[in-house]
Amino acid sequence: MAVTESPLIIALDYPSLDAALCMADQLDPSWCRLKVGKELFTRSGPAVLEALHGRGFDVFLDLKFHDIPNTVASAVEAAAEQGVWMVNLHASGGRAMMEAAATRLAQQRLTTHLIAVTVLTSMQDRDLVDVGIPSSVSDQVTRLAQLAKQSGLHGVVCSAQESTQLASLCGDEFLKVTPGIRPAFAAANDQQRIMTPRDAMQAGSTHLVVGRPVTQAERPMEALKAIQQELE
Ligand SMILES: O=c1ccn([C@@H]2O[C@H](COP(=O)(O)O)[C@@H](O)[C@H]2O)c(=O)[nH]1
Repeated sequence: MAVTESPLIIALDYPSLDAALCMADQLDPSWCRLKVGKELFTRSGPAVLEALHGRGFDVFLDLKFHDIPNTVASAVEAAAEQGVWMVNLHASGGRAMMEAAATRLAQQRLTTHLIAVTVLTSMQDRDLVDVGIPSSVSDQVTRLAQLAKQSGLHGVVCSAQESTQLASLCGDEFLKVTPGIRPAFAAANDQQRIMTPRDAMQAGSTHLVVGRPVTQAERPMEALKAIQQELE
């Protein structure tokens, strides 16, 4: 059973286990889930997962796997065996890679949510041109989300700006996990495709990933409460 019904996922982007746990200890697992990304996991390893699970949090392991199908399937299985609530890969790794990962979880009867990153929220149309993709961000997100759904994934990481479009194409049940969430009081930082928490939920996002607006706020708990109040 889910620990929380809140759509909020707080990104613990920290350079050490101690710093991450210091923030986690200010938060409440009935209010939010937590996300562990590349920096924290590379520094702390699986110990961070154990520590956060021990504190009662659901954890999204955001390592964005992208490799040959067997390697990604094995990595996803390893994550799921450690009890994470959600794990992800890059949809641009293709159909065979996504199918292999989804099939492996099903074969092992692992219930971790498997989602695919479409186009990073730090990117705009011109960034796709730079990497040789002649589509708009919107078209590319749509293409990759549909491919992820056909491949048996539970949802995608996208910008909230694409949530309405994906809800109509992939359905309300298909997870739309959206970083680039910026309350009115917060700076955009390196995010390009942003939306406020309330607008993101109204657009059809199922989960909101929030990092710096909470973790770098002078009073993180107050920032989190302000976002929750906006959602209510
Ligand atoms: O497209 C993506 C995919 C992942 N992220 C991650 O989400 C958080 C956002 O943090 P903020 O501080 O709120 O910007 C961060 O961990 C990213 O790695 C993303 O932003 N966009």
